[in-house]
Amino acid sequence: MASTPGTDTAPAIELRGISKAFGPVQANKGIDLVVPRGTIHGIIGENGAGKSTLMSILYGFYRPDAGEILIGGKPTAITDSQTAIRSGIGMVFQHFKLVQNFTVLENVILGAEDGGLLRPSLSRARGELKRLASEYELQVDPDALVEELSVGHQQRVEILKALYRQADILILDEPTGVLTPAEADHLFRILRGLRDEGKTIILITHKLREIMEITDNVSVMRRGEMVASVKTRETNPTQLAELMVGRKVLLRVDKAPAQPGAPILSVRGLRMVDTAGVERLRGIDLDIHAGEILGIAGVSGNGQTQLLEILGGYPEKGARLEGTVTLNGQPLPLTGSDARARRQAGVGHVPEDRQVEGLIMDFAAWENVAFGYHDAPEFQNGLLMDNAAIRADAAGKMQRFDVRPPNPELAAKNFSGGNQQKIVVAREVERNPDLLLIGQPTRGVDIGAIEFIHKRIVELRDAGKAVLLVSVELDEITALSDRIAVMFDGRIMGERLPDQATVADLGCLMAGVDPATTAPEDAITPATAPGLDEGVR
Ligand SMILES: Nc1ncnc2c1ncn2[C@@H]1O[C@H](COP(=O)(O)OP(=O)(O)OP(=O)(O)O)[C@@H](O)[C@H]1O
Repeated sequence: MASTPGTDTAPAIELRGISKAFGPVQANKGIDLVVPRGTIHGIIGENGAGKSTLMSILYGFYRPDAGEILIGGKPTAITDSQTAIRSGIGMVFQHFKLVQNFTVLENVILGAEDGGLLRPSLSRARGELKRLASEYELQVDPDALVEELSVGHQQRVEILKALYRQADILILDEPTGVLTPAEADHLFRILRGLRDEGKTIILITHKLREIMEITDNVSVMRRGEMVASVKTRETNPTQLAELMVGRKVLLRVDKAPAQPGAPILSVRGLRMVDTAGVERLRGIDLDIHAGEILGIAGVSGNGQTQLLEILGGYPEKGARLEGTVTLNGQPLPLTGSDARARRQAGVGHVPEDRQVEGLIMDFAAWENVAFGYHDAPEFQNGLLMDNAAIRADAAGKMQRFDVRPPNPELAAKNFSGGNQQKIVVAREVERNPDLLLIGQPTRGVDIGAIEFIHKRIVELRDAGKAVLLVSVELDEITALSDRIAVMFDGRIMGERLPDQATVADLGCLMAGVDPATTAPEDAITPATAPGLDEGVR
């Protein structure tokens, strides 16, 4: 074992009075936390509550301003991540830290020798990796390049990397945000297995369902403080939501039946072949009417990203496109990068990956709130940009969306993940676009903010706008959509009304099987459907 516990009964982790400030922001205020050995411990809290900061302190990324860390009962100064690794701590980040053009094996052994372990021979390392992969059901090809793996398999590599370094304590920061339901189930099986053999798991998540399903204990953070630590079986989602947000939260979407009007978006025969020659879209037909939300469910990597990018006006450069798209009866050009023209035509777009396409991370929040809308008349002052107007506009949007801290001068990278998401959603929704394209709208967003974002999407619909929602969260799709289309392998596999759609039915469509046209003996259940677990980007 990498760690040297003080005693077997000592908690795996004990934090005493941990504080950390970033300038004026007090991210952690005198945090106490006890995590018993061999348990799964959930940490929840609103966006910006200080969860990632606390875990980054535990992993040696930040030094606390005050406080003490005990690992296995032993006071431990975690000065850097190598010390954390030597103390038996492993971390799986929200945004993986893998080298994309290295193989799985190379990634797993990369840096392990710096952790005080002997540099292993490649064949020994390969043997060890295979043993870990089969022991923990984390099968992945050691020689595959990481960039060729699905997100779920990349996460397996991260976990294997921690286990290879003999981690006793595993911290996972929102591990299911990028996973399909089947992948999330598989991950939970693995985490339970690890716990049952004595490892300690800390799970940061915004999903109360996951907290209730898998954790033994849960701690709640609010505005830098630890406000409660309870046994999971003695609490419930409503109580946790209130502890987190400090008020009652509606855990379901409140909306009246849709009153669809004329079509706003019509897509016919849309095909796309990417520059590698892969056919990503194989003839998409869809209509979205005024006053309607069309939800697209599907495993990531089945063409949803390409569909959003084409409709948003920035298809992959060099891709071959066919078909027609009309917005309010006017044909839209398919080729060429014209995201700005698309916005002027009334299309708002929240891309799936906020950090890559939604924001310029080094730019201030106010610049990001105007991103793509710089030529709006209210931002002009003669020939110059009216920066004061842009700043004031950003401050209003940030306040209405409760972005924390509501400081337009802060660079996008210095906001927590959920607050970054709120910045992108505020920018697009507040323009009242005729068509809102919105990909993974609440990824990494806390429940208070989910309630708010969902409400704004429904308000947009009720104002007679059309919404195309892409999400891997089936709960989100069924709660928000007026119609659900399921994408598989570049096609629309089927369409359902939300009150008629069951998870099993949608799961089959997501795996490329239409239960309506499949004989019962051939039917595939979501649990066994290969496409659900094997999605390759
Ligand atoms: N490097 C940094 N520089 C300045 N401020 C920071 C930095 N890192 C975090 N903060 C601030 O500290 C506070 C806590 O952020 P943290 O990322 O820990 O929150 P979180 O609970 O993990 O949120 P989320 O659920 O959105 O990921 C936030 O107000 C954030 O803006």
